[in-house]
Amino acid sequence: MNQPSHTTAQRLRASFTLARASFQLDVDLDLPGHGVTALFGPSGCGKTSCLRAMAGLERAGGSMVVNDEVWQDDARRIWLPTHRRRLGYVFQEASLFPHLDVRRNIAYGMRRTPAAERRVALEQAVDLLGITGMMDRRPDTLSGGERQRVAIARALAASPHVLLMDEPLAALDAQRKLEVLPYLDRLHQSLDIPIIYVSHSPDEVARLASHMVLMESGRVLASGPTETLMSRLDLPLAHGDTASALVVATVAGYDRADQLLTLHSQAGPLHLPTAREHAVGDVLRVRIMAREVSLTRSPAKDSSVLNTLPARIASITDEGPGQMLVELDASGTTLLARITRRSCRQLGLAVGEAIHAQIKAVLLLD
Ligand SMILES: Nc1ncnc2c1ncn2[C@@H]1O[C@H](COP(=O)(O)OP(=O)(O)OP(=O)(O)O)[C@@H](O)[C@H]1O
Repeated sequence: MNQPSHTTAQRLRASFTLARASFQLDVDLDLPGHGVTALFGPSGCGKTSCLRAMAGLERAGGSMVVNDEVWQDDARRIWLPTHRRRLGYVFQEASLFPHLDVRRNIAYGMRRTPAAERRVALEQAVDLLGITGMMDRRPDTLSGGERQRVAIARALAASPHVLLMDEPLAALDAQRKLEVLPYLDRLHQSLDIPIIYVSHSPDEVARLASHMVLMESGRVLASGPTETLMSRLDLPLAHGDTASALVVATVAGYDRADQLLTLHSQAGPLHLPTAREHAVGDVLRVRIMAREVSLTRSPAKDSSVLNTLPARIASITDEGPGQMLVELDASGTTLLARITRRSCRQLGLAVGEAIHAQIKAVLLLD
């Protein structure tokens, strides 16, 4: 599929204040007007409130500009009601019309959009979400994952200028999540519609979002490229069991006999087993969990670990019971390694030293 081209001018700007009895939303966002941006943070930090304010479902004070369309500007007394904002909104649970079949549910999404402004054909939405074979079925005969795919297709069929998604996978079990995720991947790869995606799952964010906004208590802690924020030690994502680094890499080759993919990254070559062949030159993102990285003074020649990268120790942090988090600079790429305090002492690790990172597992995000 072709990647859409973008101009740097495409931005999504939102500035909101909202006071509730025991909660204050105060955010100022300047986001890319393309790709997936995740709103991430703990329960109650204000992600949904922010999304609803963007949609005009919540009357927050401030402003909202999508590319060049002004949806809200209190200073100029502009406030478009939700039905005049060209947006699609996908809730945690699909809210489909139970008496209409899938075709009519999706067609309903198109009704409000004048024919001349339809950028997404019904067939395209249906195809992207893989629901061609379900068009005559009623929602109550579909699985949760299928219903959610129909809800996304319906939102897309209105040719929105922004797609707002509020934890669209939250109501699905792990298996259904895996079923829907590839469709979400395809969406932003083939449609030039910016997606704002609320989530509190680091796995989903790592997989889908190129940009992320980290929220805490109604405020923005940080906003920037996902790979930067994921491994920044002053932010919560770099800590805990899901601590990881995201690495952008290019496919260098695939060994069919061993089903092993070789990637080139700034940090060095990476090998990972996969059944799926990729074309040489394809750009992929991989995730390296801190718990899968161990450290060695000299690269072992008789180890089963395939990936060993030279790196320099950038910092060492105490990470709770008996554990240390070692931040590594691998030729400009940040990696994180979680090791025991004892190993850290026995190896005599110190900031600035050269070391080798042994990576047991590299997760392909596609
Ligand atoms: N309609 C409402 N009236 C009063 N308070 C509300 C309302 N909706 C949300 N809140 C409060 O506003 C704060 C932010 O809620 P919000 O739903 O935006 O958080 P969130 O980050 O989306 O949480 P979650 O991940 O649990 O969905 C919370 O303290 C919540 O209790």
